[in-house]
Amino acid sequence: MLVHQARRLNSPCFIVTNHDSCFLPNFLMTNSDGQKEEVKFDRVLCDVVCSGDATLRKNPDIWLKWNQGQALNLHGVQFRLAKRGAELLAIGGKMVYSTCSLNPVENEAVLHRLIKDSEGALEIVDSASLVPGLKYIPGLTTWDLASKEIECFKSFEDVPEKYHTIIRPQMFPPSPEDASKYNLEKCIRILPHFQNTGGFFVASIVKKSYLPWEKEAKKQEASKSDEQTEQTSTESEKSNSTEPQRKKRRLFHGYKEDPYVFLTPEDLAWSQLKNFYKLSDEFNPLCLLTRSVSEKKKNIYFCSEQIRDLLLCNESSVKIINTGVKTFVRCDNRNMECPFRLANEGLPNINFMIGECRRLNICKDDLIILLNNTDPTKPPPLATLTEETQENVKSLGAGSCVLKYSDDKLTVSLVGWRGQTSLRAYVDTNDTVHILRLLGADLSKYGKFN
Ligand SMILES: C[S@@+](CC[C@H](N)C(=O)[O-])C[C@H]1O[C@@H](n2cnc3c(N)ncnc32)[C@H](O)[C@@H]1O
Repeated sequence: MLVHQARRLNSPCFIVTNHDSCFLPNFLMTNSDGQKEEVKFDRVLCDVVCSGDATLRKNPDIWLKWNQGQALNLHGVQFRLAKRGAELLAIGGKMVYSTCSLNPVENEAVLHRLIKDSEGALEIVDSASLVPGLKYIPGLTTWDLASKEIECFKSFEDVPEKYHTIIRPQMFPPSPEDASKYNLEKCIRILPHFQNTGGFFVASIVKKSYLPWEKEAKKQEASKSDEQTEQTSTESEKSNSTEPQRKKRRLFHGYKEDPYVFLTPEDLAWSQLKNFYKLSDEFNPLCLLTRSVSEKKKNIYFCSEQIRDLLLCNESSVKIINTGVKTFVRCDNRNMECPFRLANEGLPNINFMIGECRRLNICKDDLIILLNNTDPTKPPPLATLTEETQENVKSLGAGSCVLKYSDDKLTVSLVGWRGQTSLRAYVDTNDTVHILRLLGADLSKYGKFN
């Protein structure tokens, strides 16, 4: 789902991983000194698994299955997710913890425990002021615990022993005299009837210093390296210093992802691309990758230099599901000097590095003709386009190209194909309708979009 949704961003700075996030591995990257260093994140969104009881209005089934035991069971995993999120956060960074539950056991109790364990390293900060006009109530500073059978308890001392494994002392609220230390009232509770939405719980947390156990790990690391007079510890040992404790498990059990294979400047595919599209020297061929080891590359993806580094540094420890934006697609059947056409989704990232020889400026009338062509077997003949375009197209060799239209308000660049006697644009229906609408063109043939 995330791969599908993230694809719409067409961002070369994005990776999707698949892990139990309670044990998300540390990520390494190469720093400016060429050393591998642990990555810390400026922002973490911990939208955790929850009972979903605040979504009752849209999910009425929840009403039939709901019981207080769910929150008690979820608290542990929610805490571990938030804790791991906080560990991955950079100092000065911000983490948002959210659920679509209104049960304090899944919300304030998790945060109270986290903030308490952090010994001042983490702080809940106001974020409601960032959304002017938002209707909400502040987070709770006190709550009762209840068993699955809705027996209520004010403190752990009241909890019968039979519930001791399920109702834990850490789930109880802070004492009234300690409550102000935790800023729990800065959490945001959105009730469904306030804005006619689902209910939601959100809290913003800032990391002010290392967490106590991170400090401890750093201390141990320092004393370890002091002891090592000659040989410094290996990079992998270093990187695991604050790694969550868990038995080593096989990382890639079951389905194995296709490998990520980066192009090299010596690759035939790179010289074909570089020569055909007259790619500028700014284009780093090392940022191009395929998902197959075989010689015949199908799709070529583009990623940022940092993502490339991240991928190469973490190949063996992080299960990376997806990265890179499809940028070139094999189109062998045409007898071309370059067997790759441009892919629309990748164009914005590399457009500025494509040479003039693969570009064609077109006018509004021609753009409308190209967009209205829906039969790929019958691309618009050149003769149907304006004389100016017919003239300009003469200097453009056959094959994949960038079509550019520009007026005072709108500039669009699209992937096109210059055939011997025709010209076509590769645009999906959503984009076609969008651009036609921006151009003020007739949309009547796209009935359902009107
Ligand atoms: C509230 S949803 C997140 C929704 C997401 N933010 C979105 O907007 O689509 C929580 C997700 O966490 C996943 N999940 C549950 N336990 C997890 C774990 N231990 N590690 C990682 N993900 C987990 C669930 O499968 C679910 O997809």
